[in-house]
Amino acid sequence: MSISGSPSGAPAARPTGAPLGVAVLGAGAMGADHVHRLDRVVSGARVAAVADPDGERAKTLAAGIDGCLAVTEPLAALDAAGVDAVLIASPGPAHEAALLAALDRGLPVLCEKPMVPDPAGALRVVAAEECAGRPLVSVGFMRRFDAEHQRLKALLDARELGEPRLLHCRHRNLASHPYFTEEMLISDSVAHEFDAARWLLGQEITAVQVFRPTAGLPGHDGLNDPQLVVFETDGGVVVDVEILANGGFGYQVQTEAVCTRGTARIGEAHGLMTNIAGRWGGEIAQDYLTRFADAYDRELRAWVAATRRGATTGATSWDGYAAAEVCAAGVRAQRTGQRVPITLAPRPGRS
Ligand SMILES: NC(=O)c1ccc[n+]([C@@H]2O[C@H](COP(=O)([O-])OP(=O)(O)OC[C@H]3O[C@@H](n4cnc5c(N)ncnc54)[C@H](O)[C@@H]3O)[C@@H](O)[C@H]2O)c1
Ligand SMILES: O[C@H]1[C@H](O)[C@@H](O)[C@H](O)[C@@H](O)[C@H]1O
Repeated sequence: MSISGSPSGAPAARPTGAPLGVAVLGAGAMGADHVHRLDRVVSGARVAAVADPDGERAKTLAAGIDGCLAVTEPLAALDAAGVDAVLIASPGPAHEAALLAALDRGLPVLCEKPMVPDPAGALRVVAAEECAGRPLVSVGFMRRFDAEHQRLKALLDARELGEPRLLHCRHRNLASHPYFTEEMLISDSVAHEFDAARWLLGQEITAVQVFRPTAGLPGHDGLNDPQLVVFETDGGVVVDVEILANGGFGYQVQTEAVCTRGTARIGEAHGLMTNIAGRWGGEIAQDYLTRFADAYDRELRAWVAATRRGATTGATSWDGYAAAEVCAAGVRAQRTGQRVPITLAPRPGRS
């Protein structure tokens, strides 16, 4: 249903040089952040439509953006006049339907993580993109656009530290949403480390284990927070991830690579450092929107530029599938306490 803005019409080809018209699905925390970025930070794009079942949210977000349509039905946004591309920022379980609808229309998509939470659904998206005949899906694993992560990857790729053997990762959030479940520690949070490790190392993940302390944090019954996730790669690297969803002090994402000739660490400090009265101290970002603000800027700039030239950027639909497969194994490992081996499906187009 259209609740404001211009009526929908048949999609028309974008005139050369015209800004890319983007439909944003989901007007929550990430959707709002991406809309502001597309509207005010990134050039070459305009927000043409915003869709959210919560019509007030869609309307509030679309208000003040010239010609931006607000709708409650995602498909109405895809079919709105002036829409050339789609940004999906709805909850993970809604992603598959939105991706398939966008691919059916030949529309390029930037989809927030997780691309599709269940591996079978993720493979359906990979297949639909294959049928579309060209790459159309970019997945919002924004760490790939973070300057520190990019420097670490360049160092590892150049083998300046020798061969990688271990990655130690810490992923700490201030507090989890009330709807956050124990599974989400893996599928929503450690999903980032699964993607980042595959990308940093250029290796596939072959097995995963999850360890829990005997008691979780006080006040978070049923969540068993923090946990330690350990996984292995086909290049023989072992990765450990501390996931702490309710740390209570801030947002920290840290990685240390241990290689045969040295080590490298990222994610230490992101705010003001002070020296006073015989002590030093620093700030800790409180959330991902602050910690990764530059990464989101670079991600959206790269996506708009790539889309305008008919390409994709960052994580592909295959990367989205691989993360989903590893997450599913991680959740099984969490439930059973067992080491769960992982085998990816055959990759389309590769023998
Ligand atoms: N890359 C990151 O760092 C990062 C950070 C946070 C969230 N995320 C991801 O972004 C997505 C959104 O998360 P969020 O924190 O903004 O959630 P949110 O709960 O704040 O917002 C989700 C919004 O989507 C709307 N919605 C529900 N079903 C919909 C549908 N079918 N179509 C369109 N809109 C729908 C809801 O009404 C809500 O307004 C999730 O996939 C999440 O994992 C990514
Ligand atoms: O959805 C969020 C988001 O992906 C953040 O980047 C991550 O740190 C959180 O753990 C997760 O819950």
